Formats: sequence, structure tokens, C-alpha cells
Amino acid sequence: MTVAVMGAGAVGCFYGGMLARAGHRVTLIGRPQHVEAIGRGGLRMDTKSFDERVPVQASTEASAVAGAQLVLFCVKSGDTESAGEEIRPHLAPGAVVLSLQNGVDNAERLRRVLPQHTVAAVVVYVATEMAGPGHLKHHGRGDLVIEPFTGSDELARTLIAAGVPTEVSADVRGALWAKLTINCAYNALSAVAQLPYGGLLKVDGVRDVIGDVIAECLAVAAAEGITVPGDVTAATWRIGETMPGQYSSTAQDVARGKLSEIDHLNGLVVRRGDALGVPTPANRVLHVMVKLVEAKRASA
Ligand SMILES: NC(=O)C1=CN([C@@H]2O[C@H](COP(=O)(O)OP(=O)(O)OC[C@H]3O[C@@H](n4cnc5c(N)ncnc54)[C@H](OP(=O)(O)O)[C@@H]3O)[C@@H](O)[C@H]2O)C=CC1
Ligand SMILES: CC(C)(CO)C(=O)C(=O)O
Repeated sequence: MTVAVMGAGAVGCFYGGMLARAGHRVTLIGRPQHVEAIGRGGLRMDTKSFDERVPVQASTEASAVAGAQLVLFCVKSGDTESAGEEIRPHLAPGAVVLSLQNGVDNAERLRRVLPQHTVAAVVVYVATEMAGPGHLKHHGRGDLVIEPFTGSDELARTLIAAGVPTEVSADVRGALWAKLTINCAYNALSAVAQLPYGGLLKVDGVRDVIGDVIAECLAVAAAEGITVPGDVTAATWRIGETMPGQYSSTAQDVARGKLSEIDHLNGLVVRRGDALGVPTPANRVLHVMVKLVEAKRASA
């Protein structure tokens, strides 16, 4: 299979690297520091089960999607429209684009930019980071849940054969809301306090705030007509117990002075709640707190 990855960061390098390792023709499209390092020594995949340098093509140009049958779309939520517009003129007519992103509306927004192509939402259960130029560090998991489309079962088999546990599910929207709820519970608190989850949960009152955030997210989802599968409250507490040392991606973005995805996490819940008449006071405060921290960083 010919594969392009738009956004060669923590997620794109992991899944692109797994496919390249399985013998597929993969091109990673990303920023110069990663592209240059990958060009010199391959992609370093420093994972839970192996540490290898994987030879893979890399480019800084969006035009490198040309000819790809599959595009893994892995930019942060705030870059969805701009990156989609960059690849649009170069996409092969039958190319399938998978949105491997957090948040609940990226695939929908990308479909508006790429109306001629199949765009499918994917729930991504992995913990990865770029530990340096061309150096992917994998902290755990890697499974995907893909929205059905023509050819999705065959693609799932290809991913499984490449070592990526993959399921096709008609309830990707529900699963995305479950993940969004967990992100709304932890990401902003971890970012504002610059604390990992274990540290957060030791502080009096934090569990009450998280409880309010979860209830608001589920109320907004219900008002949208979405049933969130499973016991999200139990899943949220499990994250704190199993990843006590983990800082949220929002905490990492803030620490690096990067714009976070908070407008697409708690911010999205607030906007949807306002539109549907569902009060979201806890999410509103957390959203604004992160915006304040970002504004302070930007003016420093
Ligand atoms: N990391 C994780 O463990 C997980 C992440 N996710 C989700 O996956 C998505 C991707 O996250 P992640 O991989 O961590 O993010 P990263 O920031 O590590 O990767 C995205 C990369 O794409 C680059 N990029 C953005 N726009 C362009 C462009 N037009 N051309 C070339 N490169 C571009 C970014 O560069 P720059 O920073 O310079 O803009 C960055 O290097 C997010 O929605 C995230 O929430 C989901 C599950 C787990
Ligand atoms: C699940 C969680 C909260 C794990 O860190 C995450 O997805 C994030 O940090 O964005």
C-alpha cells in the first residue's frame, strides 16, 4: 500500500512507522527538523516492544501525498482546515483519508475541506511523543477504532497485519465522545497546575470538579443524540490510577509554548452546550483558565 502521513508528529510517526516496518511505501510529511533527521538516519521508533531505526521517506511538502492510496491525517485539531487545504490539490482521486485526531468534529470539518474524498474518523488509543528530531517515543497501547467505509474491513486487516490492533465500529461518534470526556476531565487541570494525573487527584476537590465535568459532557452528548458507550466515569478514574505520572497533552503543549487543542476539548463542550441550552459551568471555567495561561505565555 502507498501511504502518506500528513503531520509527522507523535501519532503520525507511530502509525506511519508501523506501516513502513510492515513493508508498505510510507511518506511522512512534517516539519524540517523531523524530516532532516529521518532523511539522515531513518525514523527512530523507541517503543514498548522494540527500538529500531525504520527507513521511511520524509518530506516537508504537502504535495508528497500525491499517489497515496491512504492518507493518515495526524495534525492537531487547530490545523485541520489549513492542512486539509494544503493536501487537497495533490490527493489521488480514490485516496482514503483517516482522521487520527482527538476531539469529536475533525473528520466532519475535514470532509468539508475534502468533499471529493472518503474521510473517516478514527479513535486513537495510544500514548506517544516526539522525544527529539526524528525520535518517536511510545509509552503504550496503539489500538484504533475506525468508522466504516467501503474498504474499511480490508484496511483493518492490513493494519492488524502491521501490528496495529484495529476494529471497525459503527459507533465511532460515541467512542470519540467517551475519549473527549476523559480529555475534558484531565487535560485542562493538568495544564493549569502543570501536574500529572496522580498529583491532581491527591488535591481536595479535584475529584468533585472532574465529576461535574463528566456530567456536563454526558449531558451535552445526550442533547446531541449521542449515547456514550461504557462507563465513562469508571474509565476516567482508571486513567488516573493507571497513568499517575502522565501529564496531559494540553499540559505538554502549554509547557512547550504551543497552542493547545483546548478549544476543541472543553471549548467544544461549552459551544455545543450553549447551542443546545445545556449549562457547562465547569467546562467553561477550565477552558478559560487554559486560554488565560496561553495568553500569558504569548505575551511573555
Ligand atoms: N500523542 C498522543 O499520544 C496522542 C495524540 N492524539 C491526537 O492526535 C493528533 C495529533 O497529535 P500529536 O501527534 O501528538 O501531535 P504532534 O504535534 O506531535 O504532531 C503533529 C505534527 O504535525 C505538524 N504539522 C502541522 N501542520 C503541518 C503542515 N501543514 N505540514 C507539515 N506538518 C504539519 C506539526 O508541526 P508544528 O507543531 O510545528 O505545527 C507537528 O509536528 C491530535 O489531535 C492529538 O490530540 C490522540 C491520541 C494520543
Ligand atoms: C487520555 C489522555 C488524557 C492521556 O494523557 C490524553 O488523551 C491526552 O493527554 O490528551
